[in-house]
Amino acid sequence: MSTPQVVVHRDKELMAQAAAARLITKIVDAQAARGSASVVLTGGRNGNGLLAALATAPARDAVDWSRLDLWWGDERFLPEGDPERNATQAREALLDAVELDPARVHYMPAADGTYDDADAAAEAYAAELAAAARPEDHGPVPCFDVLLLGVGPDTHVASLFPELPGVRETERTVVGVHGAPKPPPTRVSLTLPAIRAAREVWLLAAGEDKANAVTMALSGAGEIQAPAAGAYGRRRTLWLLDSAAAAKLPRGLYPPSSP
Ligand SMILES: O=C(O)[C@H](O)[C@@H](O)[C@H](O)[C@H](O)COP(=O)(O)O
Repeated sequence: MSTPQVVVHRDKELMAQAAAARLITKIVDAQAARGSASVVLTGGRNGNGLLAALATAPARDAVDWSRLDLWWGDERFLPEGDPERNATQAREALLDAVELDPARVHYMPAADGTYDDADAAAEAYAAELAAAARPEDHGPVPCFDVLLLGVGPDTHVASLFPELPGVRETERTVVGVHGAPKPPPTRVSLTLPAIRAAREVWLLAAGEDKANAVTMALSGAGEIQAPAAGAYGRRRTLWLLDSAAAAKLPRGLYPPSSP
């Protein structure tokens, strides 16, 4: 478990641009060291804001997009192409504009009849992750280079909501989620154990409606009540915030050089 590190940016646009620049460097470094890189995407405005910033980043083409594995931390269980699907939004923000290898883009299943329900879809995605895990990953999912997460105002991450069964899962790597308080109610999500397999976990939060959630998650709350508190990477856990989301952080957690 890595101790969370907090970086605060002036506003959400700058936060997205800085996160995009950081992600480009991370991917380029991983590709140089290991030949390929793996990133887990998130839904939500901040995750999509990062992808949109990446699409226009000057160093965008430093990445070899064909050697990038993409996974999703969660998905809304809706038909393929639905505008509310995280995959659809990610494609619009970035993915359709870069030369990805389709075999390396691991979409979570859509509600298109292939699987009976979100639980069956979750099981299929868990099997896909397990098939991609190598012996050196020491577990049932690959050791992702970077796993991105948005943070909800209630401290949810991916589709793991406070007190719901998903956040309590300790065995399975992917679960079907029913009755999510954020619409749509039916979703598929990585679990905390799968999230914690990542080398680096980056949590993104912007806006004053996130200030209480950020403070709670970083002040010792339990992960059942505050799922974001249980999201950390093997090597690094990075909270990328704008100043509004960081406004209520105790001074001890607020980086000295931030605005
Ligand atoms: O599918 C989703 O809805 C997300 O993956 C969810 O976990 C999201 O990341 C947070 O709700 C933050 O969303 P915002 O960045 O829009 O606040």
